[in-house]
Amino acid sequence: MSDVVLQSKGLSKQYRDGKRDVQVFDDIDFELCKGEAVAIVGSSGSGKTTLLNLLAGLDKASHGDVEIDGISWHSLGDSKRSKLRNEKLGFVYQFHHLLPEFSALENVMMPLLIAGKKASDAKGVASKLLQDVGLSERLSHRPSQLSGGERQRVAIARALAHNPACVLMDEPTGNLDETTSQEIQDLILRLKVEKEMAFLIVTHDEKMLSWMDRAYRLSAKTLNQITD
Ligand SMILES: Nc1ncnc2c1ncn2[C@@H]1O[C@H](COP(=O)(O)OP(=O)(O)OP(=O)(O)O)[C@@H](O)[C@H]1O
Repeated sequence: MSDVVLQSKGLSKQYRDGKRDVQVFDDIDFELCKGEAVAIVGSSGSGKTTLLNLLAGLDKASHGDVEIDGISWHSLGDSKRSKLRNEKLGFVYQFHHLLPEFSALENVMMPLLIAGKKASDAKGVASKLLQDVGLSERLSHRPSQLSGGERQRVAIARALAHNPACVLMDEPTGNLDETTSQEIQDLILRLKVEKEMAFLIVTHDEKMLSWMDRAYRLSAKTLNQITD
């Protein structure tokens, strides 16, 4: 099997704005392989969120296609898309969408229970991940009882719980202090090496950019590799 977990071919997106079409980006070819951590940077409005949504199959391209483990989003109906997304991808957004009525532990267990795991196993995996992100003392807290940074860490643990092949992250360390940010980066590095998880991370965090395998800048409607 190929090592490519995510691939875009000729990916283009335009939005209709009144009577005119606004091109966000055009003809993006991109590959992410097992065990790689790749960064995307770009100024506000350059299209980073739009690109992540297309790669995740949450929005439709105007042209081109995206494949996850060799399977094209185009080729699937809605339910198979959800299944592929739930199995293969993990997401960390700036707005973490935790379930307010559930504890940190339950939020992280949720994707595992949905995937059919036994509650005792799900609890073990979720507790371990919450410990990895420094929240072993906060398992029973609800999101409203956690700080912004703690909620972000719960969202990161939740995204990793089902052992996805590829994790898409939008500014994962954006509202974390330096120590916690370092813990998250250490966790990403460990998962990248030990489990060959692939990470595509929108970030402007210089420290994170320094150790990532490659970085791209989205600007002038194209994606260009940044060489140092
Ligand atoms: N649903 C939409 N309809 C029309 N235009 C849109 C829509 N969504 C995004 N856009 C436009 O597409 C461009 C890219 O937006 P996007 O949110 O992807 O940028 P971004 O790089 O993630 O920005 P930021 O860093 O500020 O979050 C922007 O000019 C935005 O106004």
